[in-house]
Amino acid sequence: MDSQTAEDGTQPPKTSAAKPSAKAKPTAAATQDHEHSDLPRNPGIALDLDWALSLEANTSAIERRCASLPGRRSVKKDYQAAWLLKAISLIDLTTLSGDDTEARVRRLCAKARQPVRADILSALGIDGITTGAVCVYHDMIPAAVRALHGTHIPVAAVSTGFPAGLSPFHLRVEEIRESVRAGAKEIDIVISRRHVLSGDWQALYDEMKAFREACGDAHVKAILATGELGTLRNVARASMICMMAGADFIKTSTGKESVNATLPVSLVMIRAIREYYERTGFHVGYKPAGGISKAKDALVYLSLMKEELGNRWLQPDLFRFGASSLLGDIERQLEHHVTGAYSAGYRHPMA
Ligand SMILES: O=C[C@H](O)COP(=O)(O)O
Repeated sequence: MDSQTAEDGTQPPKTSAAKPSAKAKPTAAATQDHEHSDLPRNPGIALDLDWALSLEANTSAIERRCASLPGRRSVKKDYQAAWLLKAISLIDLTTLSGDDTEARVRRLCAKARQPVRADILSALGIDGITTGAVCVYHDMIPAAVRALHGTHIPVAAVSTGFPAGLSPFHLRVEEIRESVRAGAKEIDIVISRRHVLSGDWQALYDEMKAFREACGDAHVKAILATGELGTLRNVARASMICMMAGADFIKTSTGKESVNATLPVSLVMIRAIREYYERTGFHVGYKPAGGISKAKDALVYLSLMKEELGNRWLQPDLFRFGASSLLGDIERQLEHHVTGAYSAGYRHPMA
C-alpha cells in the first residue's frame, strides 16, 4: 500500500506475523485494556505530507487478496471455540440508538461482564471472560460507568458530533472533554470527511491533534467513515494522517454509513498501521466496526490481523470489534460447540 505495491496490492509483511493455523489456540480471557497495556501510547509525529501522499492502493490486487480469505482459514472444534472466546474479549459491545435508555445500557453492561452463559463457560473450562469495552453515546456514560463499577471494562463514548461530525468545531472538542469528565476512558471521534475528500490533509491533521489533546489520558479512536471516503487510496492516506496526529486506534466506520467495515478497507488500514509501526516504532490499534454480526466473519478478521500484524495485535489494547450483535452469534456457536445443538437466536437476546 505504499508507492511500491506488491502483487497482492501491498508490500509483504516485514514483521514476525505468523501464519494462523488450527494449532494456534489463543488464550481466551486475556483482559488487556489500554490502562493495563505494556505499550507506550502513540504520541504522534510531525505531519509528513510526502510520506502520506506516497501511499497508493492497488484496488484489484487488494480485492483479490481479500477474496481468498473467507473459507481458507477454518479452525475447528476446540480451536474454533478458543478463537471465538478470544473474539469476545475484543468486542466493544455497542448500543448507539436514538431510543437507548439507562435500562438497556445496564443490560448491555451485564452482558459485557458475563458475555457467555455460565453453563457454557463452565463446560468450556473458562471463567472471568469479559468484552473489551462497552460503547455508548455521551448521555449513557454515567449509567455504563455505574454498571461496570468494580470491573476493568472501560466505557467508550462516541463523540465529536457522531456520526456525521458536522457540528461546530469548538462544540466537538468540548463534547470530548465532557465525556472524559463523565468517566469515558476511550473516545471514538469521527473525522471530517470533507478534509479527506478535498485533500486538505493539514486540516485533518490539525483536527485529529486537537481531538487527541482534548482526550487527555483517555485513548482516542479515529473513525474514518471509510464508506464515505471515495477511494482506498484516501483510506490509506487518512489512516496515516490520523496516526501522525496521535490516534491510538483507527476505526473503519460509525455503523451508520451505507457501507461499513469491509475486508479491503481493513487490509489497507492494517497495512498503514504496519508501515507506521515500522517507521516510527509506535503501535496503533485497529477497530473494524459496523455490520460485523457473524462469528465466522470475526474469525476471518482475526486471521487477517494475525497474518498481517502478528499475535501482538490480537490483544484488546490493539484490536477491537465495534459490534452490537456479534456477541449473540458467537454465544450461539459456543453453545453448539458444547451441546451439539443450536438454540434459537432469541435465547441470546442482548448483543
Ligand atoms: O461502532 C460500532 C458500530 O456502531 C456497531 O455497528 P453494528 O450495529 O452494525 O454492529
